[in-house]
Amino acid sequence: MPSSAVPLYRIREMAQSTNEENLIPYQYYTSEAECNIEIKKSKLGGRGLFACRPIKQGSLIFANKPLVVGPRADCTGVFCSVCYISSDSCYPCEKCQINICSEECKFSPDHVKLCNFVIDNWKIKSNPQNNLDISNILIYLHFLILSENKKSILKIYQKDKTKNIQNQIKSLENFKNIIPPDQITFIHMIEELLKVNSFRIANSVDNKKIPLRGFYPLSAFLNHCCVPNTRNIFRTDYEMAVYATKDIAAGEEILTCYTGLLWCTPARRVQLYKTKRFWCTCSRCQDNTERGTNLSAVKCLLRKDCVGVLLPIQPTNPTTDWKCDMCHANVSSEQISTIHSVLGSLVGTIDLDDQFRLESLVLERLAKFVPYSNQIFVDLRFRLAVKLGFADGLKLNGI
Ligand SMILES: C[S@@+](CC[C@H](N)C(=O)[O-])C[C@H]1O[C@@H](n2cnc3c(N)ncnc32)[C@H](O)[C@@H]1O
Repeated sequence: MPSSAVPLYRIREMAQSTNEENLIPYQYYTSEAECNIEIKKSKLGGRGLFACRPIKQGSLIFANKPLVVGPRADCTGVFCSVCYISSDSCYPCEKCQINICSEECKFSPDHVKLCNFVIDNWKIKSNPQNNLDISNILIYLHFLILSENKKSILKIYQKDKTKNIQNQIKSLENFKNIIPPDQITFIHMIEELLKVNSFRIANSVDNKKIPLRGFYPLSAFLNHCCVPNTRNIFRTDYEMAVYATKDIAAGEEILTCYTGLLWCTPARRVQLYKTKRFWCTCSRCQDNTERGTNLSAVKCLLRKDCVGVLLPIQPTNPTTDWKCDMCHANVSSEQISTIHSVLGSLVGTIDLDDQFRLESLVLERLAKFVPYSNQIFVDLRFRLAVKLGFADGLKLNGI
């Protein structure tokens, strides 16, 4: 069995022997005898992780602890910077002004380190009235306090150089006067690194934590496929474990899915472009029925009696026409976008927390536009199943 955590020194060895131009394959040994995976050039883009021996379906391929964990870019609200519990009863530490939820979190080694760094390095006034909200840049702070050794590894990772990152940089404006310029430059570099390499950490349904992301030194080499051969599990200490979902042959690339697996092709492709800056061309993206699942199908409303569904003619072209599989009429991509926005607003009105009573009116309206195969219904069914699984008296494991 592979050992659970990937030791950082292994990644460091790789840092010394690889760069994007001159790549020397790096092999990660899960035990001294058994070579499990290696990092090589990938035909998908840059480098990727490859199996160097057959891997059985269901087995653990590797696990790695995050170098850094923190809130996702879109995270809002009040939360504890140590345990990440979202709670209005959090309060700013009187020294560094970073929110904590209890004395226990305040005196935890994590907070003490962060607090000392901020008060030693930043021109910060000990005054909670300043109301300085550090939550937006918390993840960067965690990178800033890494040891120089760990920081040196960061240079081997791919960065987003497209220069139109429009999230945290804005909030950095508020910190210009307190953070030294070289740290601001480092923060910008980390922003480019996180954009390409961070993973969303899945939250368990009943926990009260804010949405988190992590930078995983080995997972950061996983390339994407919409039909991946792995699945990820996040353990309570945020360790990311990668399991094979199929038998993987020696030499095959180990691939993960960066988006929701049940999202339809247009949704996945736009998300991949917006967040990871590439257009996916995998076999699922090129198949307009997505292997017969019809996840993106929209009902044909062109003729009253038509019971067909519309599917994109060329699914990898965002401006493609959509065609009915029964009456063969075409609809432009603009018309499909309009239908998608109507669907988006209808879905937005559904509240699964309302005692599981789905608004039947909304569902009826949705059903006018999309067949039950559409990702909207698939997602609703899935969310409902998960919710029911955690309802009192219905817990799957409580019977
Ligand atoms: C987490 S990194 C993966 C490792 C990266 N290939 C490297 O060399 O460091 C994500 C980046 O890899 C590239 N990538 C991943 N999957 C891809 C795919 N299926 N097609 C094209 N590029 C992909 C994209 O540039 C993406 O932003």
